[in-house]
Amino acid sequence: MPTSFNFFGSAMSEARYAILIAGLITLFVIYRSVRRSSAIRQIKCPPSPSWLFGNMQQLLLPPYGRYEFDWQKTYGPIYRVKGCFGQDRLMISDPVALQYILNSPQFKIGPGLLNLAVVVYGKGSMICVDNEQDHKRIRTALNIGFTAGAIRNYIPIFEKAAQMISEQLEDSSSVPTNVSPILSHATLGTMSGAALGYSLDDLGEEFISNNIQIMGLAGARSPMSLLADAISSRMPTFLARAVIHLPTPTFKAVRRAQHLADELGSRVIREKKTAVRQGLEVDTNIYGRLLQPRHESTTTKHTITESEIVAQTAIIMVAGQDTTANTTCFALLELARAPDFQEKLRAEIHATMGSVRTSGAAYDSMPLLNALIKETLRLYPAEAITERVAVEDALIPLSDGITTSKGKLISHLPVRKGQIVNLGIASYQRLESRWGDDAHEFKPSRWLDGEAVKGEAVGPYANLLSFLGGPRTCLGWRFAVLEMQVFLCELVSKFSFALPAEGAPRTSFAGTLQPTMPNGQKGALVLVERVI
Ligand code: HEM
Repeated sequence: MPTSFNFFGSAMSEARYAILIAGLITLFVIYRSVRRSSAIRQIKCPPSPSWLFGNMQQLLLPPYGRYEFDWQKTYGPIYRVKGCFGQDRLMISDPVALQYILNSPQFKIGPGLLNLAVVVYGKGSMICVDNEQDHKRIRTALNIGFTAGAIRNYIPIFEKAAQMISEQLEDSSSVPTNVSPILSHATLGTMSGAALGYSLDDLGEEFISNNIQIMGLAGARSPMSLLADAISSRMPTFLARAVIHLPTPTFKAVRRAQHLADELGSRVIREKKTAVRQGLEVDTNIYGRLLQPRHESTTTKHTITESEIVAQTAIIMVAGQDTTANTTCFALLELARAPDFQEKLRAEIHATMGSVRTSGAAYDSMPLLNALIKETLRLYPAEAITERVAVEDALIPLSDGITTSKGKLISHLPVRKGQIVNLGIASYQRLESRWGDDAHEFKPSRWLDGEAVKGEAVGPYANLLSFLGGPRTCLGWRFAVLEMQVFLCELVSKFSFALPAEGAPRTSFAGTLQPTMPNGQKGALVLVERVI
C-alpha cells in the first residue's frame, strides 16, 4: 500500500527532521544561555544548593530575607544567583544600576513577572502593554485619577472605610485579631469607590468571594510553584499564556476573576455613558472622568478606548489592594512592638485632627505619622524583588566599582540580551552605604533627624523604590500613601496595638511581601484595645 508506505516514509523523515530541528533549537538555547551567562560568570555568586532550584528556595521561600540580606553583606549590591535549572540571574541593589535599568529602554519587564501579570490582570492591563507609546498613552489617561489634586477628593472615601475598619475592631478587645483580611477588604472598597463610584455591596457577592479566593491564592508559594514559574517563564509566550486555560481550581478562579473584572468594567462604562447622555454628573470617580472627554468629543493623543478602560479594571481593583493592606499591617505590627512611639504618634494625631480632619494638608503635616509610613515602606516594600530582562546587550553603570571573582575591578556591568535581572528593592532599602549602619533596624526617627538617605534621589517618594521608579512607577503611589495616612490616623487615634503571646510574625514574599502568622498562613495578629 504505497499510500500508507509513503505516509509512514514521510512521517519517518518528518520525525527525523523534527528531531534535527529540536536538536538545533536545543543547541541554540544552550549557546545563547552560555553566551549570556559568560558575560556575568565572573560576578560573585553564593553557593547553589541544587541545579533544580538553584538559590531560589533560599531567596523566595519564607521567611523572606533570611539569605538575601546576608548575601548582600557578603557580595555587595551586585551579585549573581542561580535560578531554577541552572539559570544565572543578577541580583542588583546598587542605586545607580537600579536607576539605569528602570529608565532604560534596554530593559523590560521579565518573563516571569509578565506571565504572572497576564494571568492575574489580563494581557491588556497596562503593566503587560509592551509598546511604550501605548503604555504611556494609557497611563497618561488614567493618571487623571491619581494626581495629587485628584486623590484629595478620595479623602471622604478613605475616612468612611477607616471608620468601617474601626467598627470591626470594636468587638475584638484583648483577643488576638487578624487585621489582614479586614484591611484587604477595606482597600478593595476604597478603590472601588474611587475608580468606579461603587460600594463593596455594588460589586456583588460573587466578585467579593472570588476576590477573597484570589487574594488567598496569591499568598502561597511553594517549591512546586517556583518550578512552575521557572518553566512557564521559559515557554514561548503563547504557551505560557495558554496555561490559564488548564482545568485546575486555581486557574478556574483566576479566569473567573478576569471575567468578573471585565464584566464589571463594561457595566460601569455602560452606566456612565447612560448618565452622560442624561446630562448627569459622572466625573467624580476615575471611570466617570475617563469618559468625560469622550462626551465632549475631545480627541487628544491621550485618548483611551473603551475596551482599553475595561482592560484596566482588574489591575486598578487589585494592584493597590494587598500592597496597601499589607503595608498597613506591617505598620501596625511595628507599632505593636514600639509602645512608646505608638503613644507619641497617638498624641500627635489627637493634637492635629479635629476640625481640619478632611484636609490632605493635615495628613501631610504629621511628622511621626509620615515617618512611620516611610519607614514601613522602606523595610517592607510590597514588591521586595521585581524582575527585568535585557532586550539588547547593555552596559549598566554602577555607583562604585565591583571586584569580579577573578579580582578585576569593573565600573560598568556588561550584560547580554536576554539576561534576567532581579531588582532587589528590599535590599536597596537596607544598603548600609546609603541608609547607615542601622539600615536593618525599624527606626522611624531616621526620617525626623534630617537626612534619612545619602546619595542621589531615586523613586517617586522619600528616596524609596517601594513604588519603583521610571516610566513604570506605581500609578497609585499617592493614592496608597494618603490611604495609609487616613487609616493609621483613625486606627491609632482610637485603639492601642500590642503583640499577642503567639510570637512575632514572620514575613513571606509571594508576589507581595506579606505578614505571616505562626501557623504559616498569611495574616497579622495583634491585640487591639480601645483607647478613647
Ligand atoms: C503600598 C502600596 C503599593 C505599593 C508598594 C505598590 C508598588 C508597585 C510597584 C513596585 C509597581 C511596579 C511593578 C513592576 O513593574 O515591577 C507597581 C505598579 C503598579 N501599581 Fe502599585 N503599589 C501600591 C499601591 C497601588 C495602588 C493603590 C494602585 C491603584 C490603582 C496601584 C496601581 C499600580 C499600577 C496600575 C501599576 C502598573 C504601572 C505600570 O505598569 O505602568 N498600586 N506598584
